[in-house]
Amino acid sequence: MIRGAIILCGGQSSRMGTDKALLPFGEETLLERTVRLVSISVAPQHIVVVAAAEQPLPPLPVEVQIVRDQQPYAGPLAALIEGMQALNSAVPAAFVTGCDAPLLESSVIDLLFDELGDSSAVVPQDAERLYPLTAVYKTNILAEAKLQLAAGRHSLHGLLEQVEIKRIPLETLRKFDPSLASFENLNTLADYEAAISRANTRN
Ligand SMILES: Nc1nc2c(ncn2[C@@H]2O[C@H](COP(=O)(O)OP(=O)(O)OP(=O)(O)O)[C@@H](O)[C@H]2O)c(=O)[nH]1
Repeated sequence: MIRGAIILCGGQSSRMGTDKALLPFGEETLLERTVRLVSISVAPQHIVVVAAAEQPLPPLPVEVQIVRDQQPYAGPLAALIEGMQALNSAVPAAFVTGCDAPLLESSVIDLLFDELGDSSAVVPQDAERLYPLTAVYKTNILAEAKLQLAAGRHSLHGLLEQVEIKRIPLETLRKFDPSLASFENLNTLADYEAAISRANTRN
C-alpha cells in the first residue's frame, strides 16, 4: 500500500501564544522535525502539509506538498479535507498529525498502517479519549468528511463517529513507544518545555 501523510499546521496556536510550526526544537523548527519524523515511514512525495493562507513556513523537503487553507481557521476537519484532496489519487490511506508532534515514533506510524484492514481509520484510544491527530485515515472517507463539514461540524471526532474505526488501546502502543510521547501534542509553553527536556534526556 502506498502510504500518505497529512500534517496540519494552520491552527491558531492560541494556548501557545506563538505559531507552533515555527517554534525551534533543537536545530529544527517543530514543523521541520515533524515532517522529518513522518518521512521515516512515509515517502516525502506523499506528505502534504496543510497551512493557513499567509502562514510563514520553514524550509521543507522539495517533494513535500504544501496546501493552503481555503477558509481561515476552519479547523482540523476542513484541513484534513484539503490534505486528502491534495494527495495523489493512488494513496489509499494517510497518517494524520499536527505539526506539534516532535517525539513521534515511526514504529507507531507503521503499526497504525498495519492495523488498517477493512476499517476506515485506525485511532489510538485510552480510557479518556480518542487520539484523532495521531491516526491513520482511509482517503475514501473524503465524501463523508465533506458531508460533516457541510453540516457545520468541524471536528475529527464527529467524522470518526460516522465511519467504522479500529481503536487501538494506547497501552498496546507502549511496545513501540514506552513513554507514549508520540501522543503528546504541545498546546502550551509548559508542554513545549517538557518535550524539549524529554528529547534531551533521550539523546
Ligand atoms: N491547516 C489547518 N490546521 C489546523 C486548523 N485548526 C487546527 N489545525 C491544526 O490541527 C492541530 C490541532 O489543533 P488544535 O490543538 O485544535 O489548535 P491549535 O491551533 O494547535 O491550538 P489552540 O489555538 O491553542 O487550540 C494543530 O497542529 C493545528 O495547527 C486549521 O484551521 N487549518
